[in-house]
Amino acid sequence: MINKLYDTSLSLLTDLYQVTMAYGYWKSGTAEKEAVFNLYFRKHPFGGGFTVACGLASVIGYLEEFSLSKKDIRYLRTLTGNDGQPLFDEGFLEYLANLELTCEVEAMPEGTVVFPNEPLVRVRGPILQCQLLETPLLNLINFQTLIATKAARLRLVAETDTILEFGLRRAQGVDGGMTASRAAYIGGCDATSNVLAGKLYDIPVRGTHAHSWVMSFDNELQAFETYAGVLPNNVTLLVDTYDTLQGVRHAIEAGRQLVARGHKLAGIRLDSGDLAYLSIEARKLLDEAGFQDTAIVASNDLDETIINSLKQQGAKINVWGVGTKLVTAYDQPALGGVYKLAALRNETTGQWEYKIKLSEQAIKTSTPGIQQVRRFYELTADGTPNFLADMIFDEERAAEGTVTMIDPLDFTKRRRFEPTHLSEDLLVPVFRAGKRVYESPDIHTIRARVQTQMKSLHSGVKRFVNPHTYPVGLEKNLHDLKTNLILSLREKEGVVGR
Ligand SMILES: Nc1ncnc2c1ncn2[C@@H]1O[C@H](COP(=O)(O)OP(=O)(O)OP(=O)(O)O)[C@@H](O)[C@H]1O
Ligand SMILES: O=P(O)(O)OC[C@H]1O[C@H](OP(=O)(O)OP(=O)(O)O)[C@H](O)[C@@H]1O
Ligand SMILES: O=C(O)c1cccnc1
Repeated sequence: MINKLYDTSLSLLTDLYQVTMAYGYWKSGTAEKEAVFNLYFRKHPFGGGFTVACGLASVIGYLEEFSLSKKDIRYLRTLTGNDGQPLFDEGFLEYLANLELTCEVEAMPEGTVVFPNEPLVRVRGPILQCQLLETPLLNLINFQTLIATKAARLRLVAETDTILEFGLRRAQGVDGGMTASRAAYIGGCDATSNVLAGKLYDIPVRGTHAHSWVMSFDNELQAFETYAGVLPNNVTLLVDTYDTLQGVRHAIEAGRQLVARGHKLAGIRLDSGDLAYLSIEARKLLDEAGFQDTAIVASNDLDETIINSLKQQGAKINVWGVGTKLVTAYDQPALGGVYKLAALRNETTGQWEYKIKLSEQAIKTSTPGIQQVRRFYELTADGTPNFLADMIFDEERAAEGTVTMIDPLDFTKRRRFEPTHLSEDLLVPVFRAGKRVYESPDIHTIRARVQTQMKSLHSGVKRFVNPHTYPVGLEKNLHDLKTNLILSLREKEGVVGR
C-alpha cells in the first residue's frame, strides 16, 4: 500500500543505526545468527483499556518490496564517519545489494484488539535482517494502530451514528493523511473526505461543502439553491456561515425545491457555536417543515469526549465529521511500540538463548521467548465470544495440559485454564522463508473484525475513565524463564559492577 504512494525503494526507510549494526553483524560474522524479535507496546493510548492493531497490510507491502536498489547502495557508499572515510566497505555493500529477506513473520491480523506486552508482530530470521526491519515495522504499526484505536473510541461514543473522517487538511503530511484515513476507516469511521484514500484503499468518500461556497454568492439561499441544482443527489448544506438557524431556514427552502423535483435534502451541517443547542433547534425546524429524514451533521474540533458530552446533552446529531483530533491523535500523538530481541540461537549448541532487556521500571523489562498469544474466551447465550484473558507463552516451551497464567506485575495472581477451554492463538503466519503466506482481508472485512472484537470485550475495559485492566499474563514456564533470567542477569551484572 505504501509502495503505491512512493515511486522509490523504501528499503532505506530505517534509522542509520540499524544499518551500522547490520554492518557490525556482518563484519563480526554473526549476520546469519537466528534471532527472534517481538514488536509490542507497553501502555494503551489515550488512557484507554484497549488498542486496535493496524498496519499489517503496509508491513506486508514493505517486506514484499524490500530490496536495496542500485541508488540505495550508491547512497550508502557516500556515507562517511567522523574521519571522513566511508562507513561501509564494498563487501558489505555488495552483500546488501544482493540481500533478500528470508525471515519468518507472524502477526496479529489487522483489527485485532490487543493489549500491552503482546507481540503484534514477531520476526524470526538472520539477526542482520531482523535488525534492519526494526524501524520500518515500528513506523508502520505504531501510527496506524494509534489512529485505528482513536477511531474505535469514536465509534464507541457515536454508537450507530455515522462518522466521517475529515482530517486530510490537518494531517501530518501526505503519508500521515493517507494512512490515517485507512486506519480511521478500519477503526470504525464510515467514510472519508480524502478522495485519494477512497481510490487507493476502497474507502467510501463523502462530503458536504465549505463556507467559501456560500461566501461566493450574493446570499446564502442562492448558494444553497445553486448547490442543490447542481448536485441534487448529494445535498448536505453548511448552515452556519452567517446565522445558523437562519441558515437552517434557507436550507429548508432549498430542500422544498429539491423535493418538488423528486430529490431530497440529505442533510445540513453545523460547524460552530453550541452544537447541542443548535442541533436541537435545527431538528425542530426541520421536523416541523417535514424534513424528518434530513440528517444533522456536526463538525468543529470534535473528539470522543466532546461527542460523548454532546450526546449527554441530548444533541440531535446523526453524523459526526471528525478531522484534526482524529488523524493527528491530538491528545496522544504517538504509540510507544517497541521492538525487542527476545531470543538468539546458539550456533554451537543449536539451542535458543533467551534475551531480556532489564530496566529499573518493571514495566520496561522485556519478555524473552518465541512468543505467541492465546486468547481464552467463552461463548455467551447468543454465541458471541466473551474474551476472558490473554496468555503470552513461548511456543517452544509451552506447557502441556492445564496451563497456569501469571500476572507479570503480581506473581501471586494466577489463573488456570484447562486444555479444552475455548481459545484462539492470535499470531498468524505471514511470511515463511521470506515468502508471503498470508492474504490480507479486504478493508471492509478488517473494519468488521474491529467491531466483532469490540463486542467481545467487557464494557469495563472499554470505559474511558479508569478502565478495567484486561487480564494478560505469562504462561508459567515463560514466567519462570523470565524470572530466572532477571535473577541471573542481576547477579552477573552485579559481579561485573563490583
Ligand atoms: N454543547 C457543547 N458542549 C461541548 N462542547 C461543544 C458544544 N458545542 C460545541 N462544542 C465544542 O466546543 C468547541 C468550540 O469551539 P470554538 O471555540 O472554536 O467555538 P466556535 O463557536 O466553533 O467558533 P469558531 O467559529 O471560531 O469555530 C469545539 O470543539 C466544539 O466542538
Ligand atoms: O475541526 P476538524 O475536526 O478538523 O474537522 C474538519 C474541519 O475542517 C473544516 O474547517 P476549516 O478547515 O474550513 O476551518 P475551521 O476550523 O475554521 O472551520 C470543517 O468545517 C471542519 O470544521
Ligand atoms: O466535506 C466536508 O464537509 C468537509 C471535508 C473536509 C473537512 N471539513 C469538512
